[in-house]
Amino acid sequence: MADIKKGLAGVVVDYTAISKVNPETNSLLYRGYPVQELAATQPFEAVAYLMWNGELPTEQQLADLRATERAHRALTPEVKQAIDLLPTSAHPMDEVRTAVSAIGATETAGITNVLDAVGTPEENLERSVRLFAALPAIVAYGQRRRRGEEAVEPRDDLDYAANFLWMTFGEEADPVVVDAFNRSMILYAEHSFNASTFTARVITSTLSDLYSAVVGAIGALKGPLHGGANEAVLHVFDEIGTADNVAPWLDEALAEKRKIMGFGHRVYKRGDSRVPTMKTALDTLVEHYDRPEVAALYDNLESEFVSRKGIYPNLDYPSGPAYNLMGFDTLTFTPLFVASRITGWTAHIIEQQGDNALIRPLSEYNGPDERHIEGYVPDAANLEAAERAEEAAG
Ligand SMILES: CC(=O)SCCNC(=O)CCNC(=O)[C@H](O)C(C)(C)COP(=O)(O)OP(=O)(O)OC[C@H]1O[C@@H](n2cnc3c(N)ncnc32)[C@H](O)[C@@H]1OP(=O)(O)O
Ligand SMILES: O=C([O-])CC(=O)C(=O)O
Repeated sequence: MADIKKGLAGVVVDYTAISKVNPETNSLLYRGYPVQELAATQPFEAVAYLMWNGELPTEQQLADLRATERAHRALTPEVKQAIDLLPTSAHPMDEVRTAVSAIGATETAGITNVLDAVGTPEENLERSVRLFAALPAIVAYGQRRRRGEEAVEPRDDLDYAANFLWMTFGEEADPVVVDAFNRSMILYAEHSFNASTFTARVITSTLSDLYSAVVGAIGALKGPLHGGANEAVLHVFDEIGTADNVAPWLDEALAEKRKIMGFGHRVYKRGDSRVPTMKTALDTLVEHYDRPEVAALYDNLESEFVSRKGIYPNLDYPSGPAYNLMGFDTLTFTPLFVASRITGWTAHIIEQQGDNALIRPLSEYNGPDERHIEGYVPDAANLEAAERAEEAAG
């Protein structure tokens, strides 16, 4: 009997130089730098540069990346049209997935030989930067059109995080909010071989193109066991209502064997390395918006759940309420994760392309024993092949 590794738990499938998740020390390094240090000191654009190039940018390199990002910020008419074809009741992750697919079809138009689809490393780096630049307008427009509002043009005088908030809300955000948002983007950027990144690598391993890999990754991220959990956390908060309702709510939820969204992790079993940084950002927002009841509910649910189950919060737990306080609709939370994770995904796609092996594991068959269609007579070619196989097997 084969040794089945259900869910590939504990299986090491390849090397990566992009990030290191260490559950023993609860640490996360991007290209060697602790994520907490990056979140406290860097703009998201610099972390994106680090992800793709392996080093933090010099001033000039950062200025160049920012110039390219600004040049590709605006929603193009083609992408807007692709989004507008969808019902406003479509889930925004489906909207983002469709928009990226439309960008891919447009940018690779004219490549008719499938062997050329993969592109060169230089082309793929440029495609990555353009997707990174385009996603905020897509996410912001999604929220606005659901609210019946027009798209807001990007502002050239604002950095990535401030401009993202500007395009979403049509007003300049307070620096405290911009800082919390920038930190959240950095924390969400990369996490080794998580389900969506692995999906992107599987697609890339067939020599498909970068856009197809990103579209697949978006599909994987949508699920509530992965990125969709930040949206689900807000539903939990809405259900519970107030801090004093936590214990009775939890009694019922656990009796029904419900999974509590925003808790637990496949790799971290003693807490997620990113949570303290995001919790501090949430506390700053709670103070800024004067919403102590949010912190009370957060703290109560965390302590009740940890004491009963010994399962700790993951990054989606603090980021859900933080995005809610910033004014994002609950449905927009996972698309925000996409806008950040595009950096990690694309770095992994380029890494996979650089040292590729088709990803194709094995399975142990447990279906019915061999059986036959009555009256079927194999043709000569199949009879010959069966004889050859028997001979080879000895
Ligand atoms: C950014 C991210 O993507 S982080 C992940 C976001 N996802 C979530 O927050 C969803 C909720 N959490 C979960 O479903 C899980 O913790 C996962 C899927 C993230 C990781 O789980 P796995 O490593 O596959 O462990 P698994 O789901 O088998 O859980 C092990 C045990 O802990 C329990 N458990 C794990 N997480 C939770 C939870 N959030 N609520 C209740 N019970 C839980 C399971 O029911 C299981 O119990 P059992 O052994 O009695 O059957
Ligand atoms: O690593 C994982 O399995 C999920 C996760 O936290 C992430 O992708 O950020």
